[in-house]
Amino acid sequence: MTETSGKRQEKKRALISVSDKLGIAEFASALTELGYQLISTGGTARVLEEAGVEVERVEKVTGFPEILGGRVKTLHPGIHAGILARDLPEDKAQLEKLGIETISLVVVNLYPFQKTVSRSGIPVSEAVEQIDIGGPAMLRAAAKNFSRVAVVVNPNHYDQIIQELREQGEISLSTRLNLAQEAFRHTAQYDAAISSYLSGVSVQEDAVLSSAEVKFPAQMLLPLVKISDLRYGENPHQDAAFYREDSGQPYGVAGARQYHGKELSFNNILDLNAALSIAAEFEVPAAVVIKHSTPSGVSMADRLVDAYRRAYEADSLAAYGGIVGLNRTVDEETAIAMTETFLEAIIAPAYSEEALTILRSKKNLRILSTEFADLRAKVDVKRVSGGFLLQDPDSLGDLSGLKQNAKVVTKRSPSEDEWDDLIFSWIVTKHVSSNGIVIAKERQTIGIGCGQVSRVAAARIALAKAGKKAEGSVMASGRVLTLS
Ligand SMILES: NC(=O)c1ncn([C@@H]2O[C@H](COP(=O)(O)O)[C@@H](O)[C@H]2O)c1NC=O
Repeated sequence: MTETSGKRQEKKRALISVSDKLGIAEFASALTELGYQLISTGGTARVLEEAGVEVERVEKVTGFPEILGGRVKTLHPGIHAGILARDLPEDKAQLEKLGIETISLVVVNLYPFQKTVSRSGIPVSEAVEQIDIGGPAMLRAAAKNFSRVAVVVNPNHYDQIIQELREQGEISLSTRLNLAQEAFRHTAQYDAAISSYLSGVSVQEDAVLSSAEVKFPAQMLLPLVKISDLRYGENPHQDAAFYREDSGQPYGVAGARQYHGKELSFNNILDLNAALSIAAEFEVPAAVVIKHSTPSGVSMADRLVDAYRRAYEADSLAAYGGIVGLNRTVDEETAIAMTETFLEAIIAPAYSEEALTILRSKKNLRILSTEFADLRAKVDVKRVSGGFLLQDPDSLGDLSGLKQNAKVVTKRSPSEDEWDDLIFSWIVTKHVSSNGIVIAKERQTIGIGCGQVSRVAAARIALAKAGKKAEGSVMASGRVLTLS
């Protein structure tokens, strides 16, 4: 206890034990300026000491060294009673008798288990060592005692905590509650990831553990993190929210960065996902325009601007107000072309500075970028009543051998250009709801028919859209390719 202006005040003590050390020295230094005494585990204490921040080692509090290669560091009543003690006279009396001091701020982030197991081929023993035990115990203790203790699991909150302490002299109850909710979410997801990983581990040959990838484990948890609430769902009367997978690096549409434009709607996200999935299929510059989760046009070209123009022109009536996916960094020329009409959103791997400036001239246009790699590798999950269906992604495999292995049933064999168009249209068909028909010519779709209960009806729609251009084109449907 210390005396401040005649009033007895409890010493402010913070326990800091973090794996992700980014920003911790600055945060800890600001805490000491605000009067906190710091306690830290080995690695964290070293970083703080190197930065000139005064810190007490956890061993001094527990009277025990950190042992078993770090498996036991903070698992001690000297720490846990200090966190869990309530503001009750009997708790205070017990602590005083035992010489334990209270801790009012716990800053912990955990061993990077998810990141470790996302690397392929890591031994189970290595993964197991990345299961944090002491960290979650402290997070849960501090979160349980949020009426007195603040718990910080997310480094993004460091600035906010310092600001609140500077302005209000304390961390408010409502902030402590929010932080506790976040901490329990975090430990729940952390455990879900461990459980999911261990479901894929088996005992082989006299207890040798193997982490051979099990595609469909006996039990599966899907840890998700909320990105944001959405204004509404598919229809205005449906409430909705957007979540991302809590494993490794965010990717795909859920990992996209928005540079500009209006808030994303539920339907925008579905359309962006469709745009991204198609654009990511092609090795050469390609563009796609999506309306209602269906491509109105797709094109490949040597230059991105040509791919975009041809994807748009494939069905310019439908493309108005569309969502565009591109598989190359957007350059100035392509950006100019895209400002010539009304588009809802664009997704691409990146944008040049000039392109961004040009696109930003469209006030409401949503501009997004994301990582395109590895989109095809994930298991496909579909909800049904009372359960889920999981399957391999619909991969067409290595198309390079297609020409050699395909059985040509027409009298005439396709020319090189026709083969190119056949493969192109086949890839697009994969993304068109069945019965889907894609007619293509010179690396551009010219007629897409989809969502029909009969293939004939879909073909009629596609042919009507293609009109006179149909001559000399190719057609794909499901796993069938034809020449016309
Ligand atoms: N075993 C323990 O008592 C224990 N206490 C804290 N940790 C973790 O150790 C990490 C920090 O360790 P260091 O400060 O030594 O780098 C944190 O991620 C924290 O969650 C522990 N490690 C694993 O369980």
